[in-house]
This record gives sequence, structure tokens and C-alpha cells, in this order.
Amino acid sequence: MDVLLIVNPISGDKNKSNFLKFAGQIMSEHKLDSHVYKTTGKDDFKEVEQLIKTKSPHKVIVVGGDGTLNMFLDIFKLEGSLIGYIPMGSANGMAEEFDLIDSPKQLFENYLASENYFEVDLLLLNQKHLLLHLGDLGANANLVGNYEKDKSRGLLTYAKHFWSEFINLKGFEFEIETEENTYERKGVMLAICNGRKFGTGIPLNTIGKMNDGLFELVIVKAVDFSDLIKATYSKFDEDYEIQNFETIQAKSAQIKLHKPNLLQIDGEIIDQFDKIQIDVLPKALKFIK
Ligand SMILES: Nc1ncnc2c1ncn2[C@@H]1O[C@H](COP(=O)(O)OP(=O)(O)OP(=O)(O)O)[C@@H](O)[C@H]1O
Repeated sequence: MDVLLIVNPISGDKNKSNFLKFAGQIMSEHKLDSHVYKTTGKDDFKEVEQLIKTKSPHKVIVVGGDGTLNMFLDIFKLEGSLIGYIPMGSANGMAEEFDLIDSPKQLFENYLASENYFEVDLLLLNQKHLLLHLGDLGANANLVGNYEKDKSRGLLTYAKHFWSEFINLKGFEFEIETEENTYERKGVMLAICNGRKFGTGIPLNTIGKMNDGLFELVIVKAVDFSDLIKATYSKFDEDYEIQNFETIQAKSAQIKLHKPNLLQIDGEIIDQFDKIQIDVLPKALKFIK
């Protein structure tokens, strides 16, 4: 198969029917052997795994938020298709990271036309969970968790949970052991970064590269948390705003928490953990450029 197009119909509350019509037309004009898979939120991994294993698509183009891309990492990494990502979620950290500024239609045409790609590392957490972009423990994960549980969506609901988390910021203690050192620390958030920027464009660290075989752990203390908010308004001034965050770069690490804490990966809540082993899977994915 030439192209498998995976679309999350609900991501970002965005209507994708125009885009789908356009994509269908272009693919039939080019006489491409293609298939469109719309996610349902149930058994998507199995369905896509089956499609990829039986049809071996040359390119897989994913339309949705970071969470949609994350759903299929395990199969993408095994089968080695070229991946095109079209951001249409509510928060699109990967779009910021890859600087995807073209419209969805333009991106789709670019991906069909190009055979060039760049390779990207993945992080493996506790031998089980794949992280493409950013994960964290503490304040932000709690915020994502409370937002997900809320029946209402949208910016106002997000703001409500943001303030309740911000007013009740709770520090937690943890130990980080890397190949080189052991660190005893306390913070309100511990970020695990393959990339550098939140979906809003807020940079968490300035040294991360997604293909260097390394990751960054960023410790955010209560006083620094307000910097994160300030940084929202000055996202172009990376070096100035985030100079306070302690950043530990490593090839592998183990985090031990004194008490279990909620972990979010690429915007999705995973579970509570008191121990997290982090390893890098170097150059595990091929993204079309
Ligand atoms: N048809 C569907 N109905 C409901 N949920 C779905 C559907 N398809 C996918 N999902 C869910 O969508 C999530 C991924 O959404 P993604 O993060 O890409 O978009 P988003 O709009 O940015 O999300 P959010 O608003 O939660 O941040 C996954 O948890 C997946 O299970």
C-alpha cells in the first residue's frame, strides 16, 4: 500500500471533513493505493497494527494531536514506515517541535511528494510506555488528569484546573540516578523531555534534540512554576525565561519517588508510579520532511 491515512475525528474539536475530502481527491488523482482509518478511541492500536502488518504502507500520515501520534508509536517503530504528522489537536507540542507551520492540506501534499526523512529517538519508560515528546510527574500531570476527568472541556475548564493546581502547588521528593550521578531533589514538577517545548510553545529546556540519543530531566520548583506561566507570554525569549530550571541530561536514568505520583506522557495520563526507569531507543522513527 502507498499511503495509510490515520485520522482522529474528535481531536482538538476540529472538523476534518474538508481535509478528508481534499486528501481523498488528491490520492485518487495520483492513483495511490490508500486506506483511510478513522480512530474510534477503542481498539485503534490493534486495528492499525493489523493494517500495517498486512498492507505494509510505504507512508503513514497521522492527523490529530500528540496523543493520536503516541497511540501508534509501538507499531510505527517496528514496521519502519515513513511517518507524516499533521497537527490537528488541542495542544500540538510536536508541531512546535518540528516547526510545522503549513496548513494541513499543504502538509499532506508535501508528505505525498517527499521521500526525504529525518530520524527521531523514542524514550522507553519502565520497559513499557513509549514517549515521543514530553512527559511529566507532578503539577502538570495533575492538571491534565483533572481536566480529563472533567465532563466540560475548553479553555475555561482548563483555566479552572490550572488555577486550582497553581494555588495548591505541592512539592514532592525524588531521587534521580543516571550513569554519572545521583541527585536528591524536591520540586513541584519533574519533566521528562525528548523534545523541548510544550504545545503552547513554552520551552522547558534549551539543549534537547530529538535525535541525539539523550533525554533531559527538568526539575521545576514552586518559585519557577510562575516562570513557566510568564514564559507563555514571551515564548520567543527562550534563554532568558528558563535559565532557572535545573536540567539533567542522560542516556538512561532511574527516578525513585518518595510517594507515588501521576505520570502523563504526550498529553495522556498513564498511572501513578513510585519508580520510573528511562531508556532511549535511538532513531526509532522516520518522519517525512
Ligand atoms: N473517535 C474517538 N472518540 C473518542 N476518543 C477518541 C476517538 N479517537 C481517538 N480518541 C482518543 O483521543 C485521544 C488522543 O487525542 P489527541 O491528544 O490527539 O487530541 P487532542 O484534541 O489534542 O486531545 P486533548 O483535547 O485530550 O488534549 C486518545 O486518548 C484516543 O483514545
